[in-house]
Amino acid sequence: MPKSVRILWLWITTSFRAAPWLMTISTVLVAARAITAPAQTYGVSRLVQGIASEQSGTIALGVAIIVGGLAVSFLADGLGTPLQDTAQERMAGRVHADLLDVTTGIPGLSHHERPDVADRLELVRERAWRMGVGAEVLLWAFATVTNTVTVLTLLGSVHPVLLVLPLLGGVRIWSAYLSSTRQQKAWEDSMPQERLVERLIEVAKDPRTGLEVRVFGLGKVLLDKIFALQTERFERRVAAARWGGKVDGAVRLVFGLAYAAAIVWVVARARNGYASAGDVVLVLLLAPQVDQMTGGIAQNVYWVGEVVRSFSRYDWLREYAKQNAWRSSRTPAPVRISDGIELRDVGFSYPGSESAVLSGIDLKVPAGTAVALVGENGAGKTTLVKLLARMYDPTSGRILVDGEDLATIQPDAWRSQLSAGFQDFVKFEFTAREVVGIGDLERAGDEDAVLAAVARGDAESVVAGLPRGLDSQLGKKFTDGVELSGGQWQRLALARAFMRERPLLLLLDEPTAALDPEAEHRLYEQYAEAAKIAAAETGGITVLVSHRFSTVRMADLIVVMHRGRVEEFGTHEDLLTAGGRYAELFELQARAYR
Ligand SMILES: Nc1ncnc2c1ncn2[C@@H]1O[C@H](COP(=O)(O)OP(=O)(O)OP(=O)(O)O)[C@@H](O)[C@H]1O
Repeated sequence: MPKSVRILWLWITTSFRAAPWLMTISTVLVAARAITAPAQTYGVSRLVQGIASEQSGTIALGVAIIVGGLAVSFLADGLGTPLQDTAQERMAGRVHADLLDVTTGIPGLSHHERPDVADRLELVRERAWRMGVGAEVLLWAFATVTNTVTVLTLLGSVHPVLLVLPLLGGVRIWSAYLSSTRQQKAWEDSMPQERLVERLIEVAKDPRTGLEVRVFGLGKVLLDKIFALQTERFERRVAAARWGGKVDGAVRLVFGLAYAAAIVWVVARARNGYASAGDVVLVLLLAPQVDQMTGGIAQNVYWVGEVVRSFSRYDWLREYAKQNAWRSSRTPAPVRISDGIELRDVGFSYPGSESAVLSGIDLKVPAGTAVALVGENGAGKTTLVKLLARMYDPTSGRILVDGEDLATIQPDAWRSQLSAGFQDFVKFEFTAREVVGIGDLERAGDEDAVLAAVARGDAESVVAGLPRGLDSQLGKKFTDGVELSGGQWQRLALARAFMRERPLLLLLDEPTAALDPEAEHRLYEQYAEAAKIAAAETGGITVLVSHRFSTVRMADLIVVMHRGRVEEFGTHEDLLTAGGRYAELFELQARAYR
């Protein structure tokens, strides 16, 4: 299907899917309403013609058309507006639901990382409401087409030369279109600045950044930068609007002069007996209608353009989602791991970046083991964790789960077998019960399961301190919401990670960084016992990232990463004996604690 047809089809089907009956009735009503005005004009011309030529039949026809038109317009106006408003609301809801459906359906994270994709995504979201007005604009467009055809037929019936007038109106519409696309381009060109301004405003006003903003005196710097960016953005847009104003003014002037000439011409023809009195009345009365019609189209062409552009972006997003849906990954996820997870010559660069973050990683993690990843900041530990959760596919090499390439395993099914806790966990501002429970949606309502996870995450004291226990609303945004400390939030996030009792892969990426070393040590000791029992049943693997060697040493295997490569691999004892980087770092940290 050609792209333009696909977009038009998407627009029409989305509108009718949003409100099938309302849209059907509204379409009939707007069509009837669109014919009314020109039809009544025709009725008046028949009436005048009938009076002039003393034909009672023509007079009766004229009166009947005028009265019929009045009845239709009363009905259509009375019913149309509330119906269209409701259709409009439904459409706005539909569009937002569809957008969410498409974006959350993309299994990977690449679309967040590539600036070009992120810009377009932002534009789709920001302009989504313009798709939302699509139902109204669609009805309006349909009404305009019906109206135009009726007016053209009437003008053509007087003399085909008069069809030049709507043609000139077409030039006016064209100039409006040019001006709107120019304004649109100015808008899109300034999108990166707009995103930057939004981020800077967020940084300036967010209470979480407020502390550092004040300590480093960043307020003025931020404001200056925001102001400079906004001025630049504003100037671009004003220049585009000015250009449109000039072109539109000139075209309107030409159109007005042409219409005046047409009226003079028809009157002259009537005086010479080539046109009837009814014809003169028709042209005279149609003049404001043609002007209104083309003016209306010129004004609304912007909206048609906006809706088409928004649907075209939405179409792009749907195509992007389709191409990135990993549809070829159809293998069901395993229910247990019997051999292990193996990385073969894995290399990775973030989307849109050339530099390799991971390279040549060869690693075998046997089923049922707990493996710790250590290494300096930026060594690639989190990246490796993200690849295991299949947020991205490796750029080169393969990750095998019991010999099955992870890239062929159905992504949602794989993730349903994972659990994870991160250092930069999300502070979901829900009730405490939900904050923990969503770690395993199927059991989120199971009180015992939530309490057990709370105990595993060592978060009992956090829940005990809440005014309404598990049912307490968390987060400052709510009037009765309780704000927690970083460590308390982290314990709940950890409890969430422990909701799934037997994950095949538990990813713990510094989820205890906000806890003190002893609390972290105690927690892992407690966890290790339970994990061993679960691992024996399912072969589940725990991957743990930590900078604390007291925790790391509890792991069955330790992977030392350095600049995106695996430098050492073995048990704590092996690595100490080897006397390499691990032994050195361990000694350094141990000395600091002595
Ligand atoms: N989204 C991203 N886009 C581009 N580069 C990234 C992205 N995330 C991380 N990187 C880069 O990848 C490298 C490895 O980062 P990663 O977060 O995996 O390191 P890490 O070992 O977990 O570090 P830390 O101990 O500080 O958490 C870093 O050089 C970082 O700059």
